[in-house]
Amino acid sequence: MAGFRDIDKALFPIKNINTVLQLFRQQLEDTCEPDLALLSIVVGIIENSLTSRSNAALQVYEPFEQNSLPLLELDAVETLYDKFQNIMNTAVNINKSKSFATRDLVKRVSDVIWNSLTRSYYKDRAHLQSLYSYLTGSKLDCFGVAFAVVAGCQTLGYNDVHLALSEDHAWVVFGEHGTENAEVTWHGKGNEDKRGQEIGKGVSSRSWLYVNNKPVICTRQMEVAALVSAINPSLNSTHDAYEVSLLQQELLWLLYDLGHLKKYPMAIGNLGDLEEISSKEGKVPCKTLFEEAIVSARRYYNNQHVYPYTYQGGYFYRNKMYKEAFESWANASDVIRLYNYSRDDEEIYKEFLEIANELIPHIMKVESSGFSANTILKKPECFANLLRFYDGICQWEEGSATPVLHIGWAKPLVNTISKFDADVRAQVNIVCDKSGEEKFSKKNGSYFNNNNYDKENGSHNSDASKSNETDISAGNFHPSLEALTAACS
Ligand SMILES: CC1(C)CN=C(N2CCN(c3ncnc4sc(C(F)(F)C(F)(F)F)cc34)CC2)S1
Repeated sequence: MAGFRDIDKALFPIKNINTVLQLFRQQLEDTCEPDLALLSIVVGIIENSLTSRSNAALQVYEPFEQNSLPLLELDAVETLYDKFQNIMNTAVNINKSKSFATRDLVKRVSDVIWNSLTRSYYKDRAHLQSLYSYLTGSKLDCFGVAFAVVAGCQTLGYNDVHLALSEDHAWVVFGEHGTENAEVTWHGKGNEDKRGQEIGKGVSSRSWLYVNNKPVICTRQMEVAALVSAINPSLNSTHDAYEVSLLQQELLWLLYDLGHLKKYPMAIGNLGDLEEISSKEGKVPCKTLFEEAIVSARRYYNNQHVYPYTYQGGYFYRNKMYKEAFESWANASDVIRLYNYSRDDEEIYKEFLEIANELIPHIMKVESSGFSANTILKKPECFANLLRFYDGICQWEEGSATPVLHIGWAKPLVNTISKFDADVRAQVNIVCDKSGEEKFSKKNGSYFNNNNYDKENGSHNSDASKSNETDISAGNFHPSLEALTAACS
């Protein structure tokens, strides 16, 4: 059974980051499962004391002691911990007869959280993810509601209820075999919540939002990784609270070293972002972390996740490694091409829009400024990866109820493609196999998009081998891309 044990209470009052690490270590390493409510309350108090503008300047704590924190007293935590227990036990008066949760139980816990939230507030505000926010301000963001439901079920003794995470939504799984699932929170703006319902079986199941039914299914330890990932160090739009950011990085390393991030690509990516800013001595470099996140998504989630490639592409872009960035973004595009675009997919749409209409045009401007000796504009593999990137977006649109591309995409696209000279473009040979899938290759090598996947009947056609090749002029590009490339030839 989880819980706030004497050995945990003995660590209080907490004065520095190392003691918070010790609390997490004790909770994570002992046989019993970590107590989600306790850990969420602790990091929530610390985050809010260091980021709320009100008392930020008045912090009284020894600035000279190693990684010191504002004094965290035991009774501050105990009061909130007991309050959460009471809310759950009184509102959900269960005869703890059943050892596994039911849909009715999960819905009732979700209702308790839902009905106790403030009527209306700005849902996207920072610092609304923890039980501290729920218990002191009755406010939670959409992740926070899902997390609170799982923490509530743990408090009630149901250790079969777990957090399920896509790249932009959270829900829960439960039952004897963990095969039941239910919506417990809202998603996006202006959408009716589907709380209590099973996860979309209809068209929404082919949308990126549900990652083709390959979500991250959390263990208790991975739920701790989710609450740590959700720590938000931002003080304001330009600055982070240093101690909060350092605490998040140290906690992610603790979870990484204990092996709890192996099946959690986004948490590995978050650690990579923090390491890029300030790397910790003796740890794997951030470049390796971004690669590990991709390997994890390929191994455990059938390469259906986009963010591991955009974490890596963002890293290459910030470090002016433009050839590598194009490859990462083309790989991201190879993932999205499998999906149908639905109105719930705005987040990933904005991600691709920013890459296509901000980041790539910026790279083109810099590279054609004439001062880059080793310019990517002379590299056929860069042109090939760019075409693969754009083609994936075109294919994403194909068969979707909602269009993706509009004239705003065309200008930067044509502008970008036309920056590559004809002799460079001529070195890219588009080969199309029987299924009409495009593969981009250069003369003496070949770039095959890594999934011969027919979106419609969901099959992988067998032969990725060299079949009847044609060149770019006869390439079976997506019509809109063909028109655009014709415009440039
Ligand atoms: C390459 C990027 C643009 C950089 N940051 C990215 N993040 C930041 C961290 N992030 C995450 N990092 C860890 N875990 C989760 S669970 C989750 C979610 F499913 F959407 C939820 F729960 F609804 F909020 C999001 C998310 C979302 C993706 S993607």
